[in-house]
Amino acid sequence: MSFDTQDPIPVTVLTGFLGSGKTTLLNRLVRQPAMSNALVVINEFGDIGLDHRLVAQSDENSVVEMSSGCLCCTIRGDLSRTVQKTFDAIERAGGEPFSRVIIETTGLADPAPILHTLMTDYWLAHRLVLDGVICLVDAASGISTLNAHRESQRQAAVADRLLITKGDLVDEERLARLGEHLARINPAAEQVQVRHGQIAAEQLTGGSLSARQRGAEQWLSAASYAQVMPAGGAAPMNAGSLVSMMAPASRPSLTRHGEQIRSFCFTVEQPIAAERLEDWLDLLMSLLGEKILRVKAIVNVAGREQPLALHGVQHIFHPPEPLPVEACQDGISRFVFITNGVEPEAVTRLFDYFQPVQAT
Ligand SMILES: Nc1nc2c(ncn2[C@@H]2O[C@H](COP(=O)(O)OP(=O)(O)OP(=O)(O)O)[C@@H](O)[C@H]2O)c(=O)[nH]1
Repeated sequence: MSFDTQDPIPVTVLTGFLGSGKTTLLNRLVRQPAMSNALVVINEFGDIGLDHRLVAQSDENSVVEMSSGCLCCTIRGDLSRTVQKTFDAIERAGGEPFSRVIIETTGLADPAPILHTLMTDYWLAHRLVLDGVICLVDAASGISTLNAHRESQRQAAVADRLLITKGDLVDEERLARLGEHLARINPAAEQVQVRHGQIAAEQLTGGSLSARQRGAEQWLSAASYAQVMPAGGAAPMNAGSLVSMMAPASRPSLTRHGEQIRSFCFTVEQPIAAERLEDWLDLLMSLLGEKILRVKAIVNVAGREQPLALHGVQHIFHPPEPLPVEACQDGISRFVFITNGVEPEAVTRLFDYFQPVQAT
């Protein structure tokens, strides 16, 4: 394919720590006319990606998911292949060419290597031009997240625009403190408040970043040597006793992001009783608290026609959102956990602890 003669297509990198509101924002964004020809690439952390199911899509080809690893570490080359493949597919099908690309990173991604890939991969560098890095920061947990997680600082540091989400959950004073904190990390970035993902597409695009690209690249080269900082881990558990307590259907698959961050998911085939779900999540959060970074799930709750989407960020759970029936057509509940120093068995063992009593 000859691409030298084509105008480069703007690409926006959408980043922000776990649960900061990226999917919520994307969902609103893709419905706007300005985004009708946008390709959205969603990189999810975990073997069962859920975000792409939660993002509305007008066309099968306009939202692609990359969940085999994290873009910033294991699957950088895949970004180029995925975007190329999708561009080619739309061309072959005679569809309207993409006019914009949006890449949603995982919540734990260091955006620097992703920017580096966009700038150095032959195909990507010719076909795409970086339009901007947008970083979402959760007003409720922003300062503590920035202090605790190096990735979060990196995300804010390279952003061209900082979108402060969930301002409705905090008072003015807290918002102002977050604003000052962010300004110390990235004084150049414009700060914009966004409630429930409501923002005009035009506010996220069209930023002329030529002056800032240089700064980001310099920052990138330093960051590419940095490692995810190990945090204090949970005590290792006795694998033998744990395995025996886990039903095969809920055996987790495990991926790692650094030494202590673990992402895993498990599926539950039977509908889950609401009380069981509540008891399990309550106990989990009270026992493991801050070490549970993120819980996302699409749950088939017994007796409910509509599946529920659950979002937990650290120890805070947002109210469950009813989803259309199609979101869980096979009736299987899917949970994704991202934890810091918590073994997956600790989570699944608790789930099994609340097993319904079997008739003997
Ligand atoms: N109160 C409030 N809740 C919000 C706002 N924006 C997003 N949320 C909620 O925050 C939760 C997490 O939002 P997501 O959009 O899933 O966050 P994310 O950044 O995609 O999360 P990851 O995929 O884990 O990185 C959901 O329950 C949203 O409904 C907001 O402005 N105010």
